Amino acid sequence: MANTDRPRGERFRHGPLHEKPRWPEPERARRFAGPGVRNVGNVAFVRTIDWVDGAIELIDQTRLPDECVTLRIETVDELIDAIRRLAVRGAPALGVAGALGVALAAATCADPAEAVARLRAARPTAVNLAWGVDRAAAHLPDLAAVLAEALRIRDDDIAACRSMGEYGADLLAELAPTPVRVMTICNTGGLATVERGTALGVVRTLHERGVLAEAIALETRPLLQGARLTTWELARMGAPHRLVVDAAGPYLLAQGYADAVLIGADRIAANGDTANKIGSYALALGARRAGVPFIVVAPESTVDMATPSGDAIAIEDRGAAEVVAVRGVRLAPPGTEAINPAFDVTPHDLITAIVTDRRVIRLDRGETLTSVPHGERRHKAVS
Ligand SMILES: CSC[C@H]1O[C@H](OP(=O)(O)O)[C@H](O)[C@@H]1O
Repeated sequence: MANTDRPRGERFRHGPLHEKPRWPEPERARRFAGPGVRNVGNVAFVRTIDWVDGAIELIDQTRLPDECVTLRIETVDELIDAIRRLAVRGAPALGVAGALGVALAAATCADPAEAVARLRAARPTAVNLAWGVDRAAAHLPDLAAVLAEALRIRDDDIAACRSMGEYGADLLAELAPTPVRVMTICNTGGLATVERGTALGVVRTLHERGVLAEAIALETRPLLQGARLTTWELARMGAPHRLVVDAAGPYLLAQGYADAVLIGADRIAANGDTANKIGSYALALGARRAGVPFIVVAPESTVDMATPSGDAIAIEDRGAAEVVAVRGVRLAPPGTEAINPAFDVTPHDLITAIVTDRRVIRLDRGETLTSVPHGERRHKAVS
């Protein structure tokens, strides 16, 4: 029985957390306009993106939370389209997508370099996309070597998320009460990576340790990654959570609703200034005023030492359409103009700590991205 034939309630049975994460068996994809679409069966832990039978398969995040379907991506142009419309999104996931996209270019393009250049520019703010593309493209034109590098990046992301979860949960045990209430913005879970996530991966680890009191998720206008994706992931974890409108975030911090703020990152400049989803800066101001830790969680691949400070980070403006309408329903009068920065920059002096997969940088203690060496593990090794 196809997933869509199941009664709605059956579609997303929340399987036990301990169930081994696996990529659902690829059914023969039914052909729609564009890449094949198929429904993911009931699996407890879905993998966001992978290389399957010579192509990329990824969850189409524009369809969540109503349907969990995958796209089979067989060309670079299909991947660029998926990235631009946020069918695949989230900095680490974009890094893996970029690297796998180079394998597609090597396998299907007469001029791989031209296709790779367009792929690299599909979204400008997250450094991970260019980083993943460059890592894989260094092996062109050798398809096998490109693919091997891309799969290494995929596997490294899985390990990195586990490590960040441990480091972040350990840091919160030091900085915040137990059990802990955390606030987060956008989506930084398994959907933004290959599996577990960055900031929401810390929330998953807290929940698995039994020390999560509540996660408060900001809806994250205009594309509602928080309302659609983060709540979907938290519900599947069985984690206690509530959803709030973005503007409520700083006020709820002032009212004592959260003990810490955890966010992801799209690009971390050399001085620690951090680009992340629009609304992060307001949360940082609210956290500072409320005296709660503001923690960035991101893999080392998001650190961009070539960018000296936040002023130099290109902020993607996604145009008026996403602001004046929601899912095709117009909100504002026809012809209304809008400003739609998809990200903002939080200055390093508002950030308590940056947690990566290999270190914890305590900016609140004057540490910097250069003063804490890479590879220094202050915590137990994470398998
Ligand atoms: C761990 S993902 C990092 C980052 O990516 C998201 O942006 P988008 O949904 O536009 O790809 C958001 O800024 C997350 O915090």
